[in-house]
Amino acid sequence: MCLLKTLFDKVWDSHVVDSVTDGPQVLYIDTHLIHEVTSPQAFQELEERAIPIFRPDQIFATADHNTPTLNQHLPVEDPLSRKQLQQLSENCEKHGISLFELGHMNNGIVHVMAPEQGITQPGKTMVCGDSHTSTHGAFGAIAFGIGTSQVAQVFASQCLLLTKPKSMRVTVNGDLAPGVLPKDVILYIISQIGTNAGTGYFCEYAGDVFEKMSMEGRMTVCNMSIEMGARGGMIAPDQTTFDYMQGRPYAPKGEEWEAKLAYWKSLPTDSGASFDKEFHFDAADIKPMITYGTNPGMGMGLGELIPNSDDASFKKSLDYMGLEAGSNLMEMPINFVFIGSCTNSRIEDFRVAADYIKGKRKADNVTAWLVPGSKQVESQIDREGLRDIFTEAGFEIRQPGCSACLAMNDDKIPQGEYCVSTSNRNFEGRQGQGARTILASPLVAAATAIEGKIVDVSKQLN
Ligand SMILES: CC(C)[C@H](C(=O)O)[C@@H](O)C(=O)O
Ligand code: SF4
Repeated sequence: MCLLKTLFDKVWDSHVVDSVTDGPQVLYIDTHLIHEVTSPQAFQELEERAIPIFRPDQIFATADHNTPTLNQHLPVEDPLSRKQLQQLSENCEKHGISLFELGHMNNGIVHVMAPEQGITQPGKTMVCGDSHTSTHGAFGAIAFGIGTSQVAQVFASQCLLLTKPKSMRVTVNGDLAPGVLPKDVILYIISQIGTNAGTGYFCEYAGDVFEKMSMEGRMTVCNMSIEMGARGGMIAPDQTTFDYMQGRPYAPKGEEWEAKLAYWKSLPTDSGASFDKEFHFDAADIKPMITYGTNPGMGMGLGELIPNSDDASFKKSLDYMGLEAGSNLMEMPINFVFIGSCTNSRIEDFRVAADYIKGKRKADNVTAWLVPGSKQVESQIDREGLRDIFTEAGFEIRQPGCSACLAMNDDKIPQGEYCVSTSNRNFEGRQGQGARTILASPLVAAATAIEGKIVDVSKQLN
């Protein structure tokens, strides 16, 4: 019998409450995050069946998808959004659940808020009715998105009935070139292995590139694990993780910190442990990336040519995008730039953008929205003096929320327009009906806004 365990095995196995031989297992969930979109029906189900919420103090709520990004101090104008936000507040109040509602100093996108509060911790099992829950795996937690009926199960029992996923590992070794950011790393990986490579798997990211990456960068990478089909992504906790966590409001303190720290240090994959599937990449092959199609796997390095394919869905995708095989997107005018979403709306993302933008002015044709992931990020932008850099350059800083990532509020990209966006999905209509999304890093997005077209930032930096 093999006693060597992966990070995933260690966390999973220590949370199994019961199991059926050769069947599913009952997994204990440490932390349940909720937002206004996928929680109302679950609350309703429990109410109808007169089941109490089992452990309300292990649930944290925030309002993010439907929140406006302008005038957050005023009542929400859109009646549907207003109702949904009110519903969340009422449900949390009634059941004694901690809520960071609109206007609260800790409000923000659920996947930005929980890590910055220290709620996200290594070794935890975490769920949320939201696919990008994979983000929290950056800390060495098992974190994954669940459907609304599972939200109700967790409310009622703090457990889920699950079949253990298979394990895969993506290793990237070497040094990244200047201008190649974590977003490029994950867009590159997905462009190489495809949007289904992770189906049925939990993915660990390993190698120099992730070891040297900041927590913000690791979150960007794990965030997009779901875009290659994986249930979630994970990175082994290390000193970078512990330094990020220490002193955060919900992080353990004093003796508890010491005890947890010792446990966290035991979590990394044992050397020699085996995975069901492995991929290896060389950091030197990764360029700043953009996507040209309507799934996140349709990506290429800046300056490369859109490939050709007879596949019908590939052609349909290029049609939607108004692009042709064999062309590159350099010099094509771009009128919208969005820097935000749970992929790239943390302070480091805005620092990268500000660094590039400083002393420059955006092109006249461009509308550039910068949407911080949380109130905390927003105030840090102010504290670090980045707001002035952005406003002097003609960028618009809005208030926190999901915003144009999926346009559930008023932040929509008009029909037919291209938007270079730091979000994670370029699906048809995602940023507004007929809108065309080009996924990129905050650096490529900032450079696009300045130039009014996509430019090869790596040439500028070398
Ligand atoms: C609205 C929500 C359920 C959805 C998700 O699950 O991911 C959203 O966050 C998204 O990014 O598409
Ligand atoms: S920012 Fe976008 S991807 Fe993230 S939770 Fe909100 S809608 Fe989903």
